Amino acid sequence: MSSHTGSAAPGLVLRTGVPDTAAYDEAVAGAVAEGLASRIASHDADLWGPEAAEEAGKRLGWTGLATASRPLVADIEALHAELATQGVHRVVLCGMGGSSLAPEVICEAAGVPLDVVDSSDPDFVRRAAGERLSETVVVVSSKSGGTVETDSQKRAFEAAFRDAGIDPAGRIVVVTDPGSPLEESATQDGYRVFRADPEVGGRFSALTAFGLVPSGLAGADIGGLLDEAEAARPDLEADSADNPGTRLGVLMGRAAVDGVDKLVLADAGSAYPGLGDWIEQLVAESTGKDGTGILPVVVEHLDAPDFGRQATPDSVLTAIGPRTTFLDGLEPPSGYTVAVDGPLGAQLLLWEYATAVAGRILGINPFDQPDVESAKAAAREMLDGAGEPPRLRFSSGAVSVFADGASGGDWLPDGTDSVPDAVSALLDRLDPEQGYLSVQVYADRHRDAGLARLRPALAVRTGRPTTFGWGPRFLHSTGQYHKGGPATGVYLQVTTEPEADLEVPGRPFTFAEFLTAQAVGDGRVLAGKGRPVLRLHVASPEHLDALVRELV
Ligand SMILES: O=P(O)(O)OC[C@H]1O[C@H](O)[C@H](O)[C@@H](O)[C@@H]1O
Repeated sequence: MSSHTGSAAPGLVLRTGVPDTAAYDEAVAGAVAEGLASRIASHDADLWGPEAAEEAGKRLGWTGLATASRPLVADIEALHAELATQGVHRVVLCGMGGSSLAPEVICEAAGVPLDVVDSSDPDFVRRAAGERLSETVVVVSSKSGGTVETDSQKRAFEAAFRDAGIDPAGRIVVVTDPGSPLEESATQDGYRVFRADPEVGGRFSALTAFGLVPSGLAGADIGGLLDEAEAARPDLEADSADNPGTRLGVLMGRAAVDGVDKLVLADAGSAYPGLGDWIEQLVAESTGKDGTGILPVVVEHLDAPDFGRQATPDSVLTAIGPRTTFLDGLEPPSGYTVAVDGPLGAQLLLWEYATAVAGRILGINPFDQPDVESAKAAAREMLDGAGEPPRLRFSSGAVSVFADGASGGDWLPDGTDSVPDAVSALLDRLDPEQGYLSVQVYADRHRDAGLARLRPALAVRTGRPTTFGWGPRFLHSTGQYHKGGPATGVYLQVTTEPEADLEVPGRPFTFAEFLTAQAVGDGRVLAGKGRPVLRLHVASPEHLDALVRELV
């Protein structure tokens, strides 16, 4: 194993460790010789093959956003000042995936509060829509304008504002693409609308209105963020063996081709640990398709078991933050390590370039998400009452156990009657070389934050890469990889009943019905791909903690 440190980009540091330096250097040299970085920067849509060319042709606008988005800054700052004079200080963001993950991390880095509502959980939504409304502005962000979660959240806030005697027109700000159904309805409703750049896909949209509007309204220095990205541009666009975007992308792509396809991400003392969640979406949705891809595994910290002593041979250990010296003396089984540090604006662009480069090496179209729609369709089917009812296998105390997948759930032996035994049967299905466990909790991610303990505990127990996601948030991130990537996952879903359900105003379903339909629908699609899916449905949130204690 050898390591390389370097980057001329201001403040951007990339250190890489690889098992075969000669092969890696040769691959980097190949990428430089074909002018990969400069061709991405000049929007060469042919880089990902003929089938991807049409989509790529309208999805490369992200390379120039540090300049192109500049005129937005003054508008956003003016609105921020206007709202401040009205005593409006709390910013809520309704949006999923690419429409909320960037502002979440930008605001975290800036140390300004942003309430991200990216849930269909009725308790979560009701609490967010019931707090400090007199000082709240709600940004509703959806590129397509058709995402049901976002539309439902918007409806809940509109109703809450009206109930509080506040005109929603003064308090709802919409970010969407020109021509979307949301643009049309929002304009009719008299909402303030920011039109985003349609030549940029959702997960590459951090430096468009999607990232900048909520962050700027929350008080983040968005001009400074663009400066950071601008300063990194020359190095990221250069056809040079020192280009950190090329180096990172080649490492990710080559490692994955060699079977080292889990990108284990740990924060190394950065001011924005949430960057891992943003990278997760970028990498998982961009690469997880056509039976291939890179699975990001966001772990708690550098001391997480699967980052050190239990690192698996298919993992690239990746540290983000100033403690880049973690590489010294670390010899993971795969030989692959990455340490990245630098200003947030520069890192956003770095990871976008790296993902585009890795996508080229993997031979996929990094700009589509063909399998996300399947889970949405299955959820719609459940809501319409058209889907088959879930198959209850047994109940034990407060937990009802459903098993699906591989031959209709036959992987769970008949006669299984305890929750730990059912979980053991699921984990027995893990492939010891390439398999991963995905833990998916459909609950209130603030109230039920303790469930996140399941991830490290099950990682230790299985010795395999283990991801954790809150439903429906993860459906817009790793959800694409689960269904489009290698068929090596096993899936543990946890669902619960809410403290109280909540109507989705003007819709024929409630938030709880929608949330359950999302879990069951996604499980159904995964099962249809022959993957084992175990759902533990807990009778009330009060029993969630007992379930965790039973399993860790
Ligand atoms: O911004 P929207 O159109 O509402 O989309 C929100 C999210 O929806 C889907 O899950 C896509 O796969 C994501 O890439 C996208 O970010």
